[in-house]
Amino acid sequence: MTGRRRTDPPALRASLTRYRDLIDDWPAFCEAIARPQPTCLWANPARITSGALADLLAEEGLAAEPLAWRPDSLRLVPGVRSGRFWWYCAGLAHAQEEASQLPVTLLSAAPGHRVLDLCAAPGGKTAQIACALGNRGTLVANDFAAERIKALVGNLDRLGIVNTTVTRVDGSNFPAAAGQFDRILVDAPCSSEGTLRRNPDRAADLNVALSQRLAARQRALLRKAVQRCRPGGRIVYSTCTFAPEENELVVADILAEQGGRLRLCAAEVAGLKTAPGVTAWAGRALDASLARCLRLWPHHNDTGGFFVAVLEKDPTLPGEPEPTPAALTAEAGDEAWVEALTARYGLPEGLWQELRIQRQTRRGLHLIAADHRPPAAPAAEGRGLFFQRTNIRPPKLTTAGALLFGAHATRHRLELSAAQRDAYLAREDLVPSPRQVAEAVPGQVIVTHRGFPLGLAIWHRSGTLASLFPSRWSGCAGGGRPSVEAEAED
Ligand SMILES: C[S@@+](CC[C@H](N)C(=O)[O-])C[C@H]1O[C@@H](n2cnc3c(N)ncnc32)[C@H](O)[C@@H]1O
Repeated sequence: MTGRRRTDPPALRASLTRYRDLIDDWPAFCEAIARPQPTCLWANPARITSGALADLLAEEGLAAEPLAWRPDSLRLVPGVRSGRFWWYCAGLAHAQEEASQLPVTLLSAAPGHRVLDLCAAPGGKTAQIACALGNRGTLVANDFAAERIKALVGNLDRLGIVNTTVTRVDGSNFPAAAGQFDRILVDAPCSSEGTLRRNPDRAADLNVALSQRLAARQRALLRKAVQRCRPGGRIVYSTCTFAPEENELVVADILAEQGGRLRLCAAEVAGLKTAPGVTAWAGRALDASLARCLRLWPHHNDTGGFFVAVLEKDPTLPGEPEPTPAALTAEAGDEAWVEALTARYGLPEGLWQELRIQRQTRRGLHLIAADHRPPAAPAAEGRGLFFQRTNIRPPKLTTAGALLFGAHATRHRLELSAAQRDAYLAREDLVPSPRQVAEAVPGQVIVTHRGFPLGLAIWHRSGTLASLFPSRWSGCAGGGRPSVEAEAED
């Protein structure tokens, strides 16, 4: 259980009573929002299957059930702090609330699509989209909050995402120079009522005026998404709130503005109990088609609350010309780094085939999917994955680079015991076994646990093995020791 104070159930109910007539079973709803929510994870398809992940979790005493509607995702008991487990640090999984996994499912992004995630941080849905694209092609992840972008980049690095360019602009002004996209996700900033099971103290901040203020920003973001969507393309608008002011009313306003150029599609997910969008609210009657929106009430599937609208742009409209692509130039000599890495770690040559390297900062090199074609504007905060520090002596793979390549390494690779793994993630010196000492070669080494890379360590000539696990590695700073005591992560 969490140590956090929980708003008492009557106060929680009171903050939501205005929705009473929208909900089929008010007592069941009230009971659901007052209890902690199951933890949910998805397996990183580039690294492990959900079945193998479930087996790994079971060995650590964590029972995990696949979701009926999304078998690559697993449901665990409430309160699992996934970020403190080694398999999370190794990028085998990402913790994402079950309801939060819906928008990307309905976006139907597929390899070949050019995709924009307009409000992307901290990146759970960006990573889901990147995986749906097979970690290839072009995904632009935008957000305007610098701190949240750091968390986004941390998540993408941990999961090994190389097909994403990150931008930081006001999404409601996302520039036309970026061109049009086949899929756009608008996971809008909202009053977050659907997360009350995880953040019950938010109840005190909720009111209609807040929803109305947010609705203006939400309309502006969705309006811009419509402009940036290719004819025939799809936009998913989602929020984690119940307020119709932020949901159906926003969608209805944008549909009315577009006058037939935009179509609301039925949002359906097999295996999940959902409710239709509302068609009347606060004295305003909406078009009956608004029922095609999807509402997820917490008591129906024991999740948080969510709203999703799926919109398609008229395919007969004229499209815009292709945007000017960003110039992704590699610096002369950078190939030598790749050769050196390949030689040191005994990596297969073919590993680099669908990737290209690029120097974006003086610190080192990024890896990008070879077919990634980001636009020149808006300016990128970063593209792909920062894999090699070159401005230090000796140069070194980053942790993200070690996670990406480590499984293919045939040299300078060291398997750690469970105790060594925990020390490594806690950034303590490791106690090597006599066999490890006998085989040690001084210098950097990729460390693994059960064959899964964790990062880099260094063998000193004295025979000691030091952890190079970074202190600010997103979500993993707590070390590798299991903990089931607090709320799940986003
Ligand atoms: C619901 S959160 C997005 C969560 C994210 N999609 C995920 O799955 O991790 C909304 C995000 O919108 C961002 N945001 C708010 N207003 C924005 C704007 N005008 N332009 C771009 N991003 C904005 C916030 O910083 C926040 O990160």
